[in-house]
Amino acid sequence: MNATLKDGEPSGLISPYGGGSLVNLLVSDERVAEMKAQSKDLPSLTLDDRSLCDLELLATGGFSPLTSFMGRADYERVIAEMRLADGTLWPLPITLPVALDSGIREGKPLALRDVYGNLLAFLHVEELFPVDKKAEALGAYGTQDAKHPAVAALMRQPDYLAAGPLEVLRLPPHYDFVELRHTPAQVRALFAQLGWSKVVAFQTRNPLHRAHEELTKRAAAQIGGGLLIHPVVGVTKPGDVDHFTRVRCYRALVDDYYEPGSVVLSLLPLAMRMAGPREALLHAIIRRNHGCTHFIVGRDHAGPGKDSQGRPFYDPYAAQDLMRAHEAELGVGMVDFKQMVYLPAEKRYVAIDDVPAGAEIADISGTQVRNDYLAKGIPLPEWFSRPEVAAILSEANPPKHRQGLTLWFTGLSGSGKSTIAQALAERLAEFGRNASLLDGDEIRTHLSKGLGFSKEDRDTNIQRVGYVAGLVSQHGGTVICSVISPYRETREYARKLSPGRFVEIHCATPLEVCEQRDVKGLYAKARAGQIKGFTGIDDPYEVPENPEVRLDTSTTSIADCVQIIIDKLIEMGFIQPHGHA
Ligand SMILES: Nc1ncnc2c1ncn2[C@@H]1O[C@H](COP(=O)(O)OS(=O)(=O)O)[C@@H](OP(=O)(O)O)[C@H]1O
Ligand SMILES: Nc1ncnc2c1ncn2[C@@H]1O[C@H](COP(=O)(O)OP(=O)(O)O)[C@@H](O)[C@H]1O
Repeated sequence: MNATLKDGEPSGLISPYGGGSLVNLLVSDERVAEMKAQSKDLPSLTLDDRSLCDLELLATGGFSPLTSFMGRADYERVIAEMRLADGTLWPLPITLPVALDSGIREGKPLALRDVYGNLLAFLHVEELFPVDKKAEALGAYGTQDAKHPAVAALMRQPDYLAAGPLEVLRLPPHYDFVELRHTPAQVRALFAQLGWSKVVAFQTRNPLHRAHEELTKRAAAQIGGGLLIHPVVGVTKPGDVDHFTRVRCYRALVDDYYEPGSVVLSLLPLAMRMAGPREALLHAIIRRNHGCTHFIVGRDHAGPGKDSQGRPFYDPYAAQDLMRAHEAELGVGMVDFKQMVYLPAEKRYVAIDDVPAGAEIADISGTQVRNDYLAKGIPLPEWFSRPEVAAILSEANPPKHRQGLTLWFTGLSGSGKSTIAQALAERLAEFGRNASLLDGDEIRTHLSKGLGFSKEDRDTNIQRVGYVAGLVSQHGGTVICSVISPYRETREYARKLSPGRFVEIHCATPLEVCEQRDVKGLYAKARAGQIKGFTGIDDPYEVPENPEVRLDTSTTSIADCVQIIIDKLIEMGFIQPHGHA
């Protein structure tokens, strides 16, 4: 069923891993038509980001010789011994997690789709077996600590794995950087055009700085061949720089700082597991399938960071040790590098082991790049980053006063939320922050039309407002929400939708004052029993425990309330004081 590339590899290039030809699971046009017709009666599975990436690499032969998600025999042996059932060295499970309640049955094709409903593939389910979460965590990742991203994902995933022959109708569609996306066969064709037979690949999930440039150029010189810069654009470590920004950096660097014809830049749709040493072997296999003879392994390759005790999961050079032990069997030569550091006195980079005795060294960690430079709007120094790369990174990481912001007013009816919100919007505009207002009363006439005041309806209302605020603030907008939002848990939900840019303002005006004001006459009706479930009268209001700002409008004027908020926003960095714009 699985078509493979029978017409031979472009001459001179290394053969794919595993002894066969490059796997290609894409079916013919006639078969596509048949499958589309048949799919209507089949159970469907919507693939998550990881499975989508895995499907793409299976389909194009990036994971050759694998021709599908692993069955039980491969899965168990890979975890325990790093080998497929037939003995081929293979470091990590490539599996398809499924929930049993989704209509999936052995002996029946399962339609695999993306979140948009696009039909991508059929898995002819032959095996349905339970995932062994403990064995996989300990065997494949060496830990059960949920701080490891692969362990966290494993704990969340459904309890069964599906396997069987795979037929792919189409690759998951991509519309970004299409000119830089290539299948393994296309990368091989590029190498053949360039006349390369020796190629060293560089794997990365980070922006490239001068140290990486040095290291990649030296690696290519060392092997006397070409260079493939092969960044991962699938799933990387949570918190990484988004791939759009990274690819803009790679492009600028490759265009301006590498000799023409010395490098190929191609994007890899891999879902990283952050599995350190074992992952390094997987990376090498994938690069061999793309036609590379060598692979660069530096310090802390595919490192997942620190565990819950604050200790690194893997030794920083464990990946190099494991690669060295298996280089021959993988058929991929390792080009190992120690950490590169800068010698300011000599204006050059060296491996940390080669630093002359007593020499001063300079280095900036990824965390320092984020916290000490980008977050503060300080440009990265030229010895560390090429100016084009530094400019792209600083543009993508604007200082806090130019980032999005959600201002969330909560409090009883009549506590002053809307009044202060409007006054605040005017003051914010003075600082160059133009805000949109989402007011409870108004929202309930459109976005939340038809909702009442039961707990369920109030939660739905707040979830919607929080969702919209999250969308607006995500890309630089400022939004002021004024809603009673009486439930703590739901306010916390809204906070999570505007991560790091949510400011909660509690209008803590006493109930007696709100009731006395009774702007809309609703308190009188509530006391008279004409309105049931009125907040503060016969419905709960859970007082915020730690709001960023708490105001009492019975003792503080509107202008002073606004000034208190402005001062807080200046303190938090969300606005710049006058004179520093
Ligand atoms: N039962 C009951 N409880 C509270 N409030 C009521 C109720 N019935 C109607 N109203 C009016 O609706 C406004 C509150 O809507 P919100 O969307 O802010 O409420 S919630 O956050 O969903 O709880 C609120 O407006 P504000 O006075 O601006 O807060 C009231 O005018
Ligand atoms: N700081 C304040 N000082 C005096 N009155 C205020 C203050 N803030 C609000 N008010 C008054 O309280 C009433 C209710 O305010 P409003 O903004 O409608 O509350 P909410 O939106 O919380 O229901 C309005 O008449 C408003 O003028």
